[in-house]
Amino acid sequence: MTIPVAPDSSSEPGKQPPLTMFGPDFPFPYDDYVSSPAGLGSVPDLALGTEVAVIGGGLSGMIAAYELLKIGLKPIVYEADQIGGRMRSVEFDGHPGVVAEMGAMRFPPSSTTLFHYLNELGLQTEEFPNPLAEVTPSTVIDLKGESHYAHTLEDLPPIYTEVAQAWQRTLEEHADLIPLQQAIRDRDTAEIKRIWNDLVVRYDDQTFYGFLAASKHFKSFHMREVFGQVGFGTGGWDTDYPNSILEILRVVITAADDDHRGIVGGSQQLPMRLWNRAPAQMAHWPAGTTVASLNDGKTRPRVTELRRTEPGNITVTDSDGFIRTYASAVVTVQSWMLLNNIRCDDDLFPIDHWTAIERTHYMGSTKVFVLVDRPFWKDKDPETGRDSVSMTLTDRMSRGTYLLDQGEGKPGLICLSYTWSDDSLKLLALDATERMNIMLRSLEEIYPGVDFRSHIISSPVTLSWETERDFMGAFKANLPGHYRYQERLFSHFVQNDLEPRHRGIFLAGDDVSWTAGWAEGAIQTAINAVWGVVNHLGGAAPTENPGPGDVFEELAPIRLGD
Ligand SMILES: Cc1cc2nc3c(=O)[nH]c(=O)nc-3n(C[C@H](O)[C@H](O)[C@H](O)COP(=O)(O)OP(=O)(O)OC[C@H]3O[C@@H](n4cnc5c(N)ncnc54)[C@H](O)[C@@H]3O)c2cc1C
Repeated sequence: MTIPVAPDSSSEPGKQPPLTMFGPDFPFPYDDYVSSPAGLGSVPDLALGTEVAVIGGGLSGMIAAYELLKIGLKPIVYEADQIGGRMRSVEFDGHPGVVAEMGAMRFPPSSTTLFHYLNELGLQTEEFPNPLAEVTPSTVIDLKGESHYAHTLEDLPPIYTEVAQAWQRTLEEHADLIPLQQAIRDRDTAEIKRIWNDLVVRYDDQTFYGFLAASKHFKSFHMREVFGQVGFGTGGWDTDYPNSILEILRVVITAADDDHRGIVGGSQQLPMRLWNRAPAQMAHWPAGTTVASLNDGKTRPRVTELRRTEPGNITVTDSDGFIRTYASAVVTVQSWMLLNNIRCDDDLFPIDHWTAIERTHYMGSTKVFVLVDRPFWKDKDPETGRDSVSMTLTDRMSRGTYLLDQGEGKPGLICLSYTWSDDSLKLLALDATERMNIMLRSLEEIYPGVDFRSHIISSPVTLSWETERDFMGAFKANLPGHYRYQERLFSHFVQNDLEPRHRGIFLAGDDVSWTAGWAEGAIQTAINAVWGVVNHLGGAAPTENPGPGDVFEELAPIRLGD
């Protein structure tokens, strides 16, 4: 449900600078940095062409590889599964062009660094049919056996508006929402840090649920239940209730849950294009060079071992038994991979970083898709004149059902169910058909006259990220008390204070990001890693375009004491 969050709702459109994912923990302008004609940096001539291991070919790895290529380095990409990682778009057999987004599927325009790359690589976006979004023909909220049909929030019973207002007031009164968003719009880093650092100190120990329950606006248990169901943007936020409230505040204040857009043709195209596309300008390499061409057209397989070797190198072994040694490496795999799938030297990271890696906490997530003969959901019920099926949020097993119109004369795509955490766990032991049947049962209860099964033309497609060997979770979600771990992992790219034996390896990706579960954060950490590699190899960012490490002291995330 797209509930307006002030000051968007109160400001005159066009008068205010936009809300972007600028900070708040580290308010560095990644969007400006990557779009500057001065480039991200350069390395000494002697270092040009140096091989850098990029471990993981998801979005973060591909951004890092693409930018290292531009700088004149040679990224060698290792990927255990497929390029794209959690930007995975799955085609249906016999229906080319229709893709089910198993991972990332909707992107807020406030992800301005992501949108820079989408533009650079020529990808189009379109409005995503979220609950109550303008592009969504209709929405049904089904709670405790009662269904409500709506186009806007006002069509729903008053309790939903009351919940929306309670959330707004809670944010304003307990999280300084309005001044903080204004400071983000204005890119007033001192003001952002003043407000946000205080929130970090106040709320690092607090869960999302605890934050709500402590607000007088949510004193009613029923209000908390309804809010958990419909959320503040995309629904189903009660599965986030045990997580740190800081995780939620970051999303809300940067409009990460607003005005989502999908990538036309599928999200996976972005990492694929980063792999295949020759940058217009690059140092050292001849025109037409791509990350793919530097890797002879294919990624190296799964990394099985990472070791330190003299003098200060990182030696990588892969599942083909191939051993290669690099002066620097960027590691974008999910943190748990470093504990189980990849044998690692203790010396790769300081002990406190290992603790942070061990403490990483993931949300699980399952999606179930089916292809139907046509977008029959737009058929009107002859009695009520309503759409026969709507985008649906429910407390039944399916939780969130999305209707993805592929256009007239084409099959329709239904994401029968998108679930997180416990709701995903409930499905883990079940196969695709069983999952589909459970979701259809939910929907048949909500829409008794609709024969869903008669429209299905393809076997269901499903994925649970927590059972995937190369992921073991959908995305990180910090628990209360995890801020210190997060601060350590994010800041790791600035290595001046590390012992030499710990330098040269850079963590990046969703796990290291402040906004896990959002592609923007995975990209921002890749940019940090690129800065780290360049610096490690004796290079620097241009003086007119300082990088994240150059301004680190000034903008660094607050460090909490014992
Ligand atoms: C269900 C789901 C929904 C999401 N929805 C959204 C959304 O709507 N909007 C949004 O902005 N973001 C969303 N995200 C988050 C977004 O997908 C991620 O932030 C982003 O894709 C992470 O990229 P990454 O490169 O950091 O990690 P990954 O994509 O996980 O890449 C890491 C890569 O490392 C590989 N790997 C693992 N082990 C090894 C090994 N031993 N050797 C070599 N390679 C290895 C993996 O195969 C993987 O390809 C979603 C994520 C999920 C799971």
